[in-house]
Amino acid sequence: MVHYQPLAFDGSESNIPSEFIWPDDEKPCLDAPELVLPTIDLGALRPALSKAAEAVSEACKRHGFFLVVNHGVDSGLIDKAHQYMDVFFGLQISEKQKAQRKVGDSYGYASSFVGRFSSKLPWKETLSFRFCPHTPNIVQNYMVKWMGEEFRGFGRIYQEYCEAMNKLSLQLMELVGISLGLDQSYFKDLFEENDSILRLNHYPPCQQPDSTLGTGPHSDPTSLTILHQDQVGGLQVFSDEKWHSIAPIPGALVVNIGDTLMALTNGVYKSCVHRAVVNNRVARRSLAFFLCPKMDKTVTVAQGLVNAANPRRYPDFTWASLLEFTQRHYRADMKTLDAFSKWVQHQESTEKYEGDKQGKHLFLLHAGSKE
Ligand SMILES: C=C1C[C@]23C[C@H]1CC[C@H]2[C@]1(C)CCC[C@@](C)(C(=O)O)[C@H]1[C@@H]3C(=O)O
Ligand SMILES: O=C(O)CCC(=O)C(=O)O
Ligand SMILES: [Fe+2]
Repeated sequence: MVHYQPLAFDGSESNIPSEFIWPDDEKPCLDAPELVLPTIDLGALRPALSKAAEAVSEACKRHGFFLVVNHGVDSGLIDKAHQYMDVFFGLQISEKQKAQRKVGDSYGYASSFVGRFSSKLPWKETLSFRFCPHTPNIVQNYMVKWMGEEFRGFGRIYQEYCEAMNKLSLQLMELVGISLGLDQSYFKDLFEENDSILRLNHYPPCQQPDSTLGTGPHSDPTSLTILHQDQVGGLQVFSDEKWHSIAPIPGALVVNIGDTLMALTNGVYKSCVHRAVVNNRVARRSLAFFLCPKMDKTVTVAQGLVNAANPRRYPDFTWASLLEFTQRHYRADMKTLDAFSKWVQHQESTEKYEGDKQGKHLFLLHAGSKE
């Protein structure tokens, strides 16, 4: 197993390592104006379904972010999920590296991706789990496998958290379907089986918060993200040509559209650029649940959203191929889907060229055999 030089995250360093200094044009503005997001109250949903769908539609056509309250996720479970993050990230580095994320893999422990990237390193540690709703105890078993039996209870909490996020994701997908004038079950059925990711983000305090980023500017390559942030603040969204902060609201979850869902909606719903800034006072924690289709399911645009006014914008692809692209070939940023589309077309033309060459070669061989 590759052991990366752990990052000294004691937050006391006055001069942070140069690899964490981001270029001037990407440095954070720590006093970004607040973006007030529309709030969907799932508790009042039944009577106000069309109203909620309208609010989702308006937000998703603009910046792809909205809040959800009365979501039905137990507040005690959310609190425990935050508390247990401190347990894990407070461990010795040698303990955390028992779950070290391997190159090309999307799950496990990573400390600011030292070894994966050589510059613009994010000021964070992460622990990511794979979640498949029809694979019992997948999260719990992962923690026991890599961290030992004493982590069974720890894994149970994130197993339950993922199950709650999965249920909420499918409810939101019904709302997305309705808001687009599609059948309520259109997206829900597509994501019934999914292969999702839960990511725990731990952002230690940093003595130069205006020189680095907790998470760099990007749109999520995934389909739908449900984020719970603690009360520290640091999430920023790029909308109307400038950065806005998303103030933490107790009990509210932040939901955003990802690149895969943007492709499924033919670009009608926007997967928007966002980032996380850090501070020099306290650590910040967030839990991001990324809903993703089954790996081998073909992601193809909803036909009802393609017409002369809005011709098809993205190629068919599988989530497996987009995930591999972001893990092995391209660091997800604000242009991932366009870069991926070009990469898919290049792959297809290369395969076609190779196929033609092979075909010509076989033809000549075959023709030659007649002599
Ligand atoms: C599929 C994914 C790749 C990342 C985690 C999920 C969704 C968001 C992606 C990410 C957070 C975008 C910014 C860059 C990244 C490398 C990071 O800072 O963590 C991305 C994640 C990843 O590739 O691990
Ligand atoms: O921590 C946050 O507020 C945002 C993290 C994020 O965007 C991500 O993990 O994709
Ligand atoms: Fe994100």
